[in-house]
Amino acid sequence: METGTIPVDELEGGLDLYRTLESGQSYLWRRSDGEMYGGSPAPEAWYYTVVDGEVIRVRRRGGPDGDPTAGVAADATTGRLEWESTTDAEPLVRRLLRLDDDLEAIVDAAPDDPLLREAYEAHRGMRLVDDPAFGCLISFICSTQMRVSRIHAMVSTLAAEYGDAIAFDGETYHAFPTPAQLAAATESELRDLGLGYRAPYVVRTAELVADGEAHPEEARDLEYEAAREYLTRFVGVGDKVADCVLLFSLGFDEAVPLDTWLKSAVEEYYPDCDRGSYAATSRAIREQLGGEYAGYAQTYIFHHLRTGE
Ligand SMILES: Nc1nc2[nH]c(O)nc2c(=O)[nH]1
Repeated sequence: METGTIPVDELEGGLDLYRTLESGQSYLWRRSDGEMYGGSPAPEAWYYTVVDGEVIRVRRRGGPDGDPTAGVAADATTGRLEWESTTDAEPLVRRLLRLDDDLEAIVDAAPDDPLLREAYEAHRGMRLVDDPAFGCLISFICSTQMRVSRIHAMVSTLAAEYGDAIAFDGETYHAFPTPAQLAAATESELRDLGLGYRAPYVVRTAELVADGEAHPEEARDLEYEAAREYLTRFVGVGDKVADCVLLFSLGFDEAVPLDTWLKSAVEEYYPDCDRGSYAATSRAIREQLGGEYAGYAQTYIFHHLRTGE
């Protein structure tokens, strides 16, 4: 087993691991106590994921006073991030949790907007994730009209049923299925697993990727709106799902998914940004929320309004 520690005070803007992994932006991590999305942090629990066949576990520990659990929920700037893995995972941990983003600078440069300031202040240390693109795409196809806890359960079930099993430290972990593994599933199997009308979308999209007809990674080099358009070729992907995939797995920090919470924010706080269509409203709200890092702003506002914290 490889292990390591990253001091949180070396990360610009700190790290709130709980909010980063339980705010609904990633469905590819799981918590070792099985209580994810229950609404409270677990200081001793590990979060784990499998990427490129490697198991990665992380947890945040240690406050300023020597108590190993102190500061975990309340203070995003102290303690350390511990990781354990089948490989030397520090570069992967840094990439998946975007630990090298200068969060302090992003927050400082945000527009002086009351809702955004309130959200940034309430959830200090929440970072964007950088998930593998195929798992992110399927997760957000599953996300339509679903609560975050249900989406997470569906994605976990897909991994347990179709993904590779990997032994690590006496436990069995499951990778998210490859496109070929998911394309081999049948619609009725996926319906039986609770995916409902999303079942054919998942199978068709997996087939497109497995057959080499398209891959979400191909959007990476396109200009933002062209990238969003590209992703809508996958079955079950509209503009909102495409924006989530661009933001949480393909590095488009300007993407602002217009979900129910953002639409209610537009209605209440930014009525001038309502331009009728998704594309035009999206452009206006992107400007309103600071352009380059508007996706960070979306993530904070989404979490702030969804949880009421
Ligand atoms: N920040 C966001 N997280 C999400 N999770 C989910 O299922 N939808 C969203 C979203 O629109 N924004």
